[in-house]
Amino acid sequence: MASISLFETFIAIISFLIILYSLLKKPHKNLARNWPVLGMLPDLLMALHRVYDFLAEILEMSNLTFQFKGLWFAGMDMLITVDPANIHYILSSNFSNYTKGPEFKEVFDVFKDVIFNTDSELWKNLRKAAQSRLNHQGFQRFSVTATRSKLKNGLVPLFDHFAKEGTTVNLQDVFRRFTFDTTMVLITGSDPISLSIEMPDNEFAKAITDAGEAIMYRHIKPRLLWKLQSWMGLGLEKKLLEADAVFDRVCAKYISTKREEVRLQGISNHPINGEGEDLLTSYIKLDTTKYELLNPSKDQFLKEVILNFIIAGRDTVASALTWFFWLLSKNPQVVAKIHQEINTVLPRSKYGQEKLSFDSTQLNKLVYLHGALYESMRLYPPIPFERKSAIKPDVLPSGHKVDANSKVIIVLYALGRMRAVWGEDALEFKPERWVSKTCGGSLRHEPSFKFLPFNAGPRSCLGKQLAMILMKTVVMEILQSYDIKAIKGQKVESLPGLILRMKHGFEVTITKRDSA
Ligand code: HEM
Repeated sequence: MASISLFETFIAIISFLIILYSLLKKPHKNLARNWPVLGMLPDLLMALHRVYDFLAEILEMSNLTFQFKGLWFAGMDMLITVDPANIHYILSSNFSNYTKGPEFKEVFDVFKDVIFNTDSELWKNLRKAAQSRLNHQGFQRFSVTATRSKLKNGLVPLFDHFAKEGTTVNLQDVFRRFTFDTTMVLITGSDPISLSIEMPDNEFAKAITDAGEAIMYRHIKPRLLWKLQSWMGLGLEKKLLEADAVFDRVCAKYISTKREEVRLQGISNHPINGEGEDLLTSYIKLDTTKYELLNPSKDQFLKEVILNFIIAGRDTVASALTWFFWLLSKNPQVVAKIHQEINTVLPRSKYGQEKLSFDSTQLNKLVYLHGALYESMRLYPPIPFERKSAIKPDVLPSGHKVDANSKVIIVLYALGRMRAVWGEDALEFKPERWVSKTCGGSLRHEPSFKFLPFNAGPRSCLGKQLAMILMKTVVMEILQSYDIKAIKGQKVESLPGLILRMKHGFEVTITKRDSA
């Protein structure tokens, strides 16, 4: 008994000394403190409400790479980097060593085998199939038609209504509904009409948001804890289980309707909607000799197709548009320059009053607008971080060691804010940064390992062109017809999540422009 208490006293003294040492050893300014047992978790949790800015500060002070220590024995350690040389190495030159990994798949298990979750041959099959569909000219025309139609029949009447009533509107909510509807049209051929004056609830849209929130917290919770919560059906894990049930039910309905439609039409090459096939139709008709690992006869595969494209297309574009309009509201000189460019490059006298009819070649002439959208995504990338897992031990170009099966996190949000990467004015919103002075005002190229919002290397975004065209079309329509004013005094801050969203939304008033 006496020996046990002696041992306990010894442990208590050692623990006390370690804690005292940690408290007295001042951390280097903002760097996270490494506590015994708890690692840097307390500092991370304290800063959770501003986690991406916190990481940016740490990375700026750590020469762009930082070793995060989590709870002991909980597998939470990770190397965090924004060093472009490391990023190039991880995403491209040593691509085969850095996979999504089994742990990533486990964290995102609700989405099963979507392209974002998979590696090796299955990923190659999924990417090849997605690439051929998204690059198809018929599909691209279909995307432009769907966007214009939603603008004309959804967004414009809604903005006219708010302008007439003089009421405030949450622009983030509007854009999420807009992109949800257009993406669902592209996937299924039918419009859920979530964008309307009534702003109706949509259980599928809500389930996707709930699932994203729960998955975000799985990244920072010890694995054992979220597993236990999932098993007991508690907290966010309960929401995730409910979201999964909604995915099953809603997708099953879309799939059976579409299979019936395709059956009635006969397996022909005639597009169902005249303009181009929706994705579900084209995946049902997939030539399986080209994609041996994909099985369109299985409903589970088609469910993954629906989830894959709704995750890819909805929140990314909505997030980019929301932060862009917020930055515009703070930079009226940029709005004036965009107007000037539109009036010079695409004057109404030349192209008539039909504002929605510009094609991608004409839109490509809007270099300043393109630069402004890039600049906004540099500071507010819709996907704020990426996670990779090393297969074999490795050493990064920065000299940092990476153990086998360890996690590497690339913080896109922080990368765009590093003075060492973007210069002393890194935090300023300057679309001019993207306009080349030497090449007659054309768009300036920046390597994708420095400008990463659309990822880089073999896993780069397949929807980049589509997204840029969509965003330019929406921005042009709004800026030409309306003045958007941010409500003064509102708190704009980001919400920790897989997608960079505004915590309280973005409240604005809308007025119709005289010339519209
Ligand atoms: C502003 C809009 C968008 C942004 C910022 C964006 C960004 C990204 C990023 C960062 C990735 C890599 C994700 C990862 O591996 O963890 C990615 C992948 C992907 N994106 Fe996008 N995306 C956008 C819009 C779209 C759209 C509209 C589509 C298609 C409808 C799309 C389709 C894809 C696909 C299929 C991949 C998977 C590529 C692969 O793993 O091989 N994206 N995107």
